[in-house]
Amino acid sequence: MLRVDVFKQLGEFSVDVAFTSEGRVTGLFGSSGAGKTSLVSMIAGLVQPDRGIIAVDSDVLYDGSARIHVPPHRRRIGYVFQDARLFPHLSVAQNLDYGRRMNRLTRDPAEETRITEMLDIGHLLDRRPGGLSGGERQRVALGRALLSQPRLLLLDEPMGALDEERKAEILPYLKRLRDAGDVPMVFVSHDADEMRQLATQVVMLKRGRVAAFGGTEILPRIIPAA
Ligand SMILES: Nc1ncnc2c1ncn2[C@@H]1O[C@H](COP(=O)(O)OP(=O)(O)OP(=O)(O)O)[C@@H](O)[C@H]1O
Repeated sequence: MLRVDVFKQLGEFSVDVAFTSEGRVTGLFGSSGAGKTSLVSMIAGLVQPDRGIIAVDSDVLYDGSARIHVPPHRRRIGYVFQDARLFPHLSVAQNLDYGRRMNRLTRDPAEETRITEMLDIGHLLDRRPGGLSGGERQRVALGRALLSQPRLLLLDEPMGALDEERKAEILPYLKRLRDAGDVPMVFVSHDADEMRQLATQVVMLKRGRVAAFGGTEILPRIIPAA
């Protein structure tokens, strides 16, 4: 369960958003400037709301009135950005291990194997990020986030920088991850088709407000020209 009820003034723009999602993949959908990244930054703890509550299951990450603001590195939240942000000087295997080391978790070879198999990146372990395709890089970024054992995974336009062919290298894996159901995800996109394929609950944002909340049926449909 993800509960978000926050207000934040950002210059002339404000985010005033409340929803509770039980979905495996909560989609944040809206056009450019709707406030998606601002909201994700608050869930991650990178931006502090002016007031409100953010909770994952029974764990409160932010509560303005109780003065609770868990710092980002203590939230156990995995974050995958539009660009994979892998360390170029480290191998794929070292990149994958980074989240675990940062969180001082003990190695779990069975889990490493499960995740590299799920994401189909086992054959890339000795390579450097520079030699990978965009879709492969995003799979490694996903693996790195998952191996830090997050309780929530934030995916901010993970396919935003990829062309159609490269998107096909990541979308099936995101679906696989959703269907495995190990970790709830927040998926940000301005693409209704992507959202329809992945989200189980949709928060439609407009100008920093919730314009609609529900299943994927609330997403706009592109009606083909006759
Ligand atoms: N620190 C800030 N100060 C002032 N305005 C801000 C700040 N952060 C964000 N904004 C404004 O808030 C609005 C929402 O931005 P945000 O990046 O959250 O939207 P978005 O839906 O993620 O858009 P995009 O899809 O283009 O990334 C924008 O108009 C942006 O300029």
